Amino acid sequence: MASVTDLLLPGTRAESTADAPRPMIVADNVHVNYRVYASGKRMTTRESLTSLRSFRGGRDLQTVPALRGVSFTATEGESIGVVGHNGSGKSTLFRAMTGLIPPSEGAIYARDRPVLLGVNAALVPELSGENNIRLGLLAMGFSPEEAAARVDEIADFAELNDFIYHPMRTYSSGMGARLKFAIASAKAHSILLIDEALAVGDRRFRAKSEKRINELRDSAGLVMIVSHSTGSLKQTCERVLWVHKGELIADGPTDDVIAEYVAWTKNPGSNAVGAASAPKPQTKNAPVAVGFDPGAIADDSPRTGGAVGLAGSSTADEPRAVARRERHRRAEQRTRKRSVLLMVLSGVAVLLAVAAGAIIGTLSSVAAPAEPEPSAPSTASTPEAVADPVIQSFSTNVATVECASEEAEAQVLLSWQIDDAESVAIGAGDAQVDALELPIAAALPANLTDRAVPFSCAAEAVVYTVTAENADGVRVSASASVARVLPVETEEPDYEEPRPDPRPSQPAEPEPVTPPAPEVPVEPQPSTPPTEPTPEPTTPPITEPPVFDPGTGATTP
Ligand SMILES: Nc1ncnc2c1ncn2[C@@H]1O[C@H](COP(=O)(O)OP(=O)(O)OP(=O)(O)O)[C@@H](O)[C@H]1O
Repeated sequence: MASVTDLLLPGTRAESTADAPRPMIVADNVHVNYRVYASGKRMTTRESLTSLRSFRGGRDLQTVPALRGVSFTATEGESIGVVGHNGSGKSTLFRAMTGLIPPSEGAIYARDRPVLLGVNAALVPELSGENNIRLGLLAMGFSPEEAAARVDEIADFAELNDFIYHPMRTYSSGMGARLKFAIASAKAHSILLIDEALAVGDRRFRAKSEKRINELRDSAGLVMIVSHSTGSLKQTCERVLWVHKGELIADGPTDDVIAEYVAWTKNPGSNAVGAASAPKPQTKNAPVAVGFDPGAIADDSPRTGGAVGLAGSSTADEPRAVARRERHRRAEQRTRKRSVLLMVLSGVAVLLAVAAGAIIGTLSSVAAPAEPEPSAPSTASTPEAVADPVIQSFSTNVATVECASEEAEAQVLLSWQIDDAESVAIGAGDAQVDALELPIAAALPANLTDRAVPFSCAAEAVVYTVTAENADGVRVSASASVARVLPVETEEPDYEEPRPDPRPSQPAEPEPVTPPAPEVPVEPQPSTPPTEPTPEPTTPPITEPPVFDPGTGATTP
């Protein structure tokens, strides 16, 4: 038992050198049996006592021989019609050729995978029409990108409008058939099997699908059509197979076989259902026995006559068949050339991409030194993080300095507490913010906490700045200001004879003593504006009152 799926024609490997028609599909004594549980047939009393069927409620497994030893060879360029009454086995033959049903006996050989329009579409009712299109195209060998690119076109052909987004189980049978046809006819096939059941939908859609079928047929290597319309078969086929009760009883030129078939249908017999029980029709076009030997084709031996036995080969040389054969071969050559070109282009593109990548990599490694990987730090070579320096306090011992004159020089004691510093510097200026830039005392030891610095009385105020720096070069600064106090210059007042004051003399109020300004620790501000020195309050001279001596009567000033 063999099926078409694993028995492609061996001749596909060897190119035919001659113009002789190549076999596209060979059916060699094909038998197909369906096994069904049947019930309802009345049993006799004896049967009901003895048969196992009675234990299964009257159901019995029965074998239906749908095909019985069908043999034929179809060649490149042919268009073959298949006729027969209802239930004769036409659809079963097509299903067997596509591999949907394995033959119980015999074998089917095919040069390419036969495609049955409309029936073999593996669609899922729960999916939307759109997703079924993708699925169907993928099953037919399209790449995901190709399938995505064709979805809209196929949906348009099916004319399902917004229903294309609905689950397929909600479609009417006509809508489903349209979708199946639109999917299956989206690709040109080498061996195309068309069931007349495809002629679905309204008149307009049927005309459209027939046009599409004609296009597909023109590009196919072999077309086989099942139809009850003898008129359309006469228009499209050069050869017709007549299947009767699972047997191939006629195989020959269209006009001859159809004439015999039509004559028989006019008087098929007395029984109903397509006269299935009528006697076997007599025909002059009995098929030639095939007796197919695959090795004969593999060895490229002559294909006409002999072991292969091309039934109906007389029709294969008709002008229409020859023209279609030529078209098919040219299409095959174009496809082959296109595949080779695609492969070459893909290879070149890959090589270019690799070369470009290598050049870019080389250039970038030359242009920029390799940076250390941030994700793989070396604990041995990376220094530990250094803490930023902190100035806890910075202050002066006085807020003001009493200067005898502007030329005088004095000293101020600066004190600080600094953590995490590697170097400390002291600077002085009107508005200094970074002592390391202009130090008066630089690179002081980190453990030093105070230092006497000069104070120039030439300035009204001096801003002292301390700056601390750590090993990473992080700097912080703080400042404190000291103001100058100069002696007050008083002018000599013109002396006037004081007049005696009749009032008793009052002792002068003692001058309040101003406590010295407390030392305020200076916040680490960038700069503090100098404060104006407060002038010392001047005390007027105290004049003694004249004293009267009563003994002498004189007054002593
Ligand atoms: N799935 C099945 N299970 C059991 N028997 C089947 C099955 N399909 C078909 N048959 C039987 O096989 C025989 C051939 O049927 P088939 O459908 O191939 O005939 P057909 O020529 O295509 O008929 P029609 O012209 O009505 O489509 C019939 O007797 C039918 O009852």
